[in-house]
Amino acid sequence: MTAQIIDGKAFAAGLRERVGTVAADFEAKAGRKAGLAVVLVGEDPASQVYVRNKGKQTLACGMESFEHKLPADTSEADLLAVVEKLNADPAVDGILVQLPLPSHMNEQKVIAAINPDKDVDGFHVVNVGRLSTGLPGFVPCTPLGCVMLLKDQLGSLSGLDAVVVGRSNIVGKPMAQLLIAESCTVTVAHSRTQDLPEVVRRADIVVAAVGRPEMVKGEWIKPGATVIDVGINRVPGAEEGKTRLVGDVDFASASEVAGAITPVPGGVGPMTIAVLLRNTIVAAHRNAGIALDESTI
Ligand SMILES: Nc1nc2c(c(=O)[nH]1)N[C@@H](CN(C=O)c1ccc(C(=O)N[C@@H](CCC(=O)O)C(=O)O)cc1)CN2
Repeated sequence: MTAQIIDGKAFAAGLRERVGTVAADFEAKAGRKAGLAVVLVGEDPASQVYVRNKGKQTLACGMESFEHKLPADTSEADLLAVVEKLNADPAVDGILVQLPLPSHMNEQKVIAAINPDKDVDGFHVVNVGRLSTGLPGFVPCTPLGCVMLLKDQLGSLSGLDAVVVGRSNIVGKPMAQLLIAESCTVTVAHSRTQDLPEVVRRADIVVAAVGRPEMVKGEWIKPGATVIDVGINRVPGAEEGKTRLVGDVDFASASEVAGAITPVPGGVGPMTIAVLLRNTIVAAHRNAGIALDESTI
């Protein structure tokens, strides 16, 4: 079997187009543009790229982008003061603090300072609680993007066996919550799971978010299963001094067995920013008290 390739890049482009249409409608109704503030502390090269892309794509969707770039030695108190200012700013609908933060900062404390109703990353404990109890809130962008791709591929996910490999707060845990909400039977596997290949082999849906290059092998995959690869790992390339991106799934072997699979790059990655823009326009409507059928974007 050769798997169908799930084109996250194309799906993300369609989602951004829908966000752009809704953003124009919001501007006409509210008399202002929706606004997203992104805070970057330090000079991590990958984070700089992600933040630049967030700014560009926010503007391209017809929303305001507010970038706050702070030096790596910024104190936690100064970062918290920036977050407080953004919480109070009526032009800012969504706030995102780019992770990882420098090691002298407490990420949980910084996330806890963001107004949950502007927390378009969905990382605040209030939004974590809302997700796990089925209340409306904000859902982390990468897992929500994975569910969008899965539903587009499979239609209803109800009754399917899903295995999430990885239990991070940003991907693994919210992914499991979203799959439970879709009525999947969910197993969360991790570094201590016994006989991981056998656990993965039971799954109709495999979500790999473990941060280990090409760990999930083709022999682990049930024939016809749908494989979502969240990993983004830079490894040495064929040419000396060059690197290439690989996922947490061994694409060559898994694509021989799976029914459908996301590539890296071009699979889940582009969905992260597209869903961030979707969450921002949703936040803008909620904060301005303007009705929106959120299921349409
Ligand atoms: N506050 C947050 N910090 C971080 C998040 C997040 O959702 N919120 N996620 C990641 C980084 N990230 C966005 O911030 C992100 C990661 C990957 C991509 C992406 O488009 N990847 C491409 C490949 C890009 C490349 O060439 O390096 C792909 O997979 O095709 C976008 C955004 C950590 N921090």
